[in-house]
Amino acid sequence: MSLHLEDVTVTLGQGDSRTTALSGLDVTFRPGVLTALVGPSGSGKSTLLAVAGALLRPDRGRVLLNGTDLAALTDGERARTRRARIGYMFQSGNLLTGLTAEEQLLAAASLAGRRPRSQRARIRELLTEVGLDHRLTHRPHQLSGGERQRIALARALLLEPELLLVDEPTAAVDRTRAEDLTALIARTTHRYGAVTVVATHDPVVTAAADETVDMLSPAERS
Ligand SMILES: Nc1ncnc2c1ncn2[C@@H]1O[C@H](COP(=O)(O)OP(=O)(O)OP(=O)(O)O)[C@@H](O)[C@H]1O
Repeated sequence: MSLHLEDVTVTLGQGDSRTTALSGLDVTFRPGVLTALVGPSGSGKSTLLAVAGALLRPDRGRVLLNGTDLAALTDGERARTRRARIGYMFQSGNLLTGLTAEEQLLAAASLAGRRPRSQRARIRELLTEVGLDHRLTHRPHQLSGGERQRIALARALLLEPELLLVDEPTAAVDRTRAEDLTALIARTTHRYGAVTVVATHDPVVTAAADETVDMLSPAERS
């Protein structure tokens, strides 16, 4: 498994707000490697994660996930690829309203075609690893931003994705928790050989990363 972006250009917005978020980007991410994606605000880190995660189609270029060009797939194929192969932990958490922390993971297991009952022990273990064993029955609106994000991480790790995309995992937590979460992401990456890309401004994350990719600021690009 590898992720290779080839000459990727993405423009966002319309009219006056039209912005080139990525311009002719070439980069490769390898399996079993935790890569920290760093660079100034606005340098396109979140955009790269969206393109790599088949959530956004580039204007130009190829996004090769183990040789398959995500940019060339139909919408249905992209959705299937996202469900089966890609794990996300984004700042919003993207949790389902109304479901408890434990149910969020059970639903993900079920969507991925696993028998939820067989996953229960693993789900408890993961929620404990992200420090949420005391929040199993809480629903998203009863959780802090950092807690919601950690549920999203546990949910992503449950499915052992080939590609793990993480946006600012430590932005809403204290330093000790940041170190624990980063260690968990690193352990998972190494254990399952995932391609892991973490957009971050946090030195705790860059210190634990195996590699760093530096994104250029808009001024440096032009
Ligand atoms: N919907 C949009 N319309 C127009 N421009 C956008 C849109 N979303 C993002 N941008 C612009 O695209 C560029 C890249 O944004 P992106 O969010 O990928 O940067 P980032 O490196 O993740 O920033 P940060 O570190 O602040 O999260 C920025 O200049 C941003 O202002």
